[in-house]
Amino acid sequence: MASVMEAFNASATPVQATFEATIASVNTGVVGKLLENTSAFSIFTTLFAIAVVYDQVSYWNQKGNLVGPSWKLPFMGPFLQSVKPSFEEYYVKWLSAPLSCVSVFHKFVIIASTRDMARKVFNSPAYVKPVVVDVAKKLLRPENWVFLDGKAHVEYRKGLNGLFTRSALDTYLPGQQEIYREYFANFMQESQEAGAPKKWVRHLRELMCAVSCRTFVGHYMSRAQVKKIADDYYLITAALELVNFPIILPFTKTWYGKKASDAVLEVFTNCAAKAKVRMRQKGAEPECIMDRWILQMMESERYRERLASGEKVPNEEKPAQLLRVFSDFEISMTIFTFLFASQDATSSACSWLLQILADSPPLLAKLREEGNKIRPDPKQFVTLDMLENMSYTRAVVKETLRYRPPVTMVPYQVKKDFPVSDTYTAKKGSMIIPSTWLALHDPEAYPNPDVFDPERWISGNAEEQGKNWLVFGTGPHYCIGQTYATLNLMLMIHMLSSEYDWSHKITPESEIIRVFATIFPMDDLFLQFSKRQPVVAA
Ligand code: HEM
Repeated sequence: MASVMEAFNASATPVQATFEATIASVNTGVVGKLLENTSAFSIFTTLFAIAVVYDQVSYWNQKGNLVGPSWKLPFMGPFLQSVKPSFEEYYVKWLSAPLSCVSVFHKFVIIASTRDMARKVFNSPAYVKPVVVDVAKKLLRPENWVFLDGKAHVEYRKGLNGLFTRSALDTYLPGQQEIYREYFANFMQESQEAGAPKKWVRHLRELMCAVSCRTFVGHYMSRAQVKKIADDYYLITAALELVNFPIILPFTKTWYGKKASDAVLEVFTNCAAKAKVRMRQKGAEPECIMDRWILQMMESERYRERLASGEKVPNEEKPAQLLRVFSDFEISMTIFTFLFASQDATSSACSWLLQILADSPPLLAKLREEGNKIRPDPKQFVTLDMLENMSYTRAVVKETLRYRPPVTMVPYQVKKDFPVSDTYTAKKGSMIIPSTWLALHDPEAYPNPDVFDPERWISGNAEEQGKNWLVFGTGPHYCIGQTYATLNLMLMIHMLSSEYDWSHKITPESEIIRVFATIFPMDDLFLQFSKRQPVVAA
C-alpha cells in the first residue's frame, strides 16, 4: 500500500515506471499475498460490508439526538414502505417529536412537525431553500424561477405580484365562470347517465385543471389540449411523490412524468407566442394571467423606449414593476409552476369541500342562504364584490383548508449547516420538511380541532391565529396564489350550490386520508349530481 501512495506522490516518476513499480509491489507485497487467496466474491462482499457500515455510521452521525429509527435498512432505508405512504404513518411521525428523521437512499430527511419548528424552517431562507423533490428540477427545468434563491428569487417574484392583485383577479372571473357552468352541466348529465353515485375525484381534478388553464392561458389552448393535460397530470404528480426512485429510467413513474411535463411546457410555449401576437393588437384586453404578464412586459418596454428617446416621463407613468421581456419558453416555465403548485392542492380542497358539505346539510343550507341573498339569480354574473361579501362561504372554505390542509409537507433543502434547535444542527445537503398538520390542528389555536366548524372563523377567534395558519406556508416562499385559490374555491362552491344538488355515498373509506402529493378521501369520493329545485319564496 505504501508503495502505491509513494507512486502517487512522486510527481517526477514517469507514469509507465510508476505503474510497473506499483504492480510489482502489489504482486510481491502483503496485498498481493492477500489477493492470491481471495476470490472476486469475497472482495465484493467485503466492499459491500464496508459500504453498509459506512451508510449506517453516516446515518447515526446525521441523526444525532433526533427521534427516528436507530437502524437503517442498508442504502434504501424505508423506501419500499414509502412507495405507498399512509397518512397514519406520517401522523405518528409528526407526533413522535418536534424534530424527527428518516433516511431514504442517500437522502437524510428531517421532519419539523410542530408549529414553531415548521415556522422556523419556513422563515430561515439563509439556511434552507425549497427543493420540492429531486426530480422536480428535471420536470420543471433547473433554470425555473421557483428554484431561485435569495435576492434573485425575491426580485423575480416581485414581477409576478401584479398577476394576483384584486384588479387582476377580477379579469379572470368571466373565464372561470364559463368553465364552471360547462363542467357542472356535464357533471349532471354524466350522473344522470350513471344513475348512481360514482367516484368523482378524477372529474374534480379535470375541473380544476380546466379552470386553472383558463385562468392562466385563457382561450389560447383548445379544449382537447386541456383534457389531455388534465388526463396526464396525475403522471406528473406520481413522478413527484415525496419518495421516488432518484434516476429517470425508461417506463418508470418519473419517465412518464417527464414526458407529460415536456408536453405541458410545449403547449404553454405555443400559448405564449399566441398571446404576444394578440396583446400587440390595438384594443386587446387581457383575459388571463399570461395576457396580463405580457401586457406588463409591453408597458415596461414602451417606458424604456420613451426614456431612450430622451423623453422626460412623469413618475406616475412609470409601470409599477419594470419587467424585461421574457421568452415564450420562460413564460411557459413560469405558468407551469402555477399549474404545478395549484393543480393537486385545489383538487384536494375541492374534493373535501364537496364531501364535507354533502355530509353536513345544515352547513350547506347556510352557505346557500348567504349565496341566495347576495346573488338571488343563479344566472347572474358573479362579481368580485359579491364574493368578498360572502363571509360564511369564505369561512367554509377556510375551515376546509384548516381541517384537511391540502399541503401537509413542504420539502426544503439545507444549504448550510442549520442550527434548527439548541441541541440539533441539520447538516448541509439534508432535506428538512416542515409539516402544516399539527399547527392547523392545534387545540390551543383551534378548540376541538377535529371538528369541522366554520363558525370559528366568524364568531370565534380563528382569524387571529395567524401563526398557526400554515395552509399556504409562510416566509419568502409563501403561496403567491393564496388569495386567488381561496376566491376560486369560494366561486366554485357558490356556483355549484346555487344551481345543483349533490349527494355523497359514505363508505368506510370516506374519512380515511389517502396521500397522493396532497390528500384525498381514500374511496375517491362517490358523488351524484342533480339539478337543484328552484327555491320557492315563502
Ligand atoms: C388550496 C390551494 C393551494 C394551497 C393549499 C397552496 C399551498 C402552498 C404552499 C404550502 C406553498 C409553499 C409555501 C412555502 O414554502 O412557504 C405554496 C407555494 C406556492 N404556490 Fe400555492 N397553494 C395553493 C394554490 C396555489 C395556486 C392557485 C397558485 C398559482 C396560481 C399557487 C402558486 C404557488 C407558487 C408559485 C408557490 C411557490 C412560491 C415561491 O416559491 O415563491 N398556489 N403553495
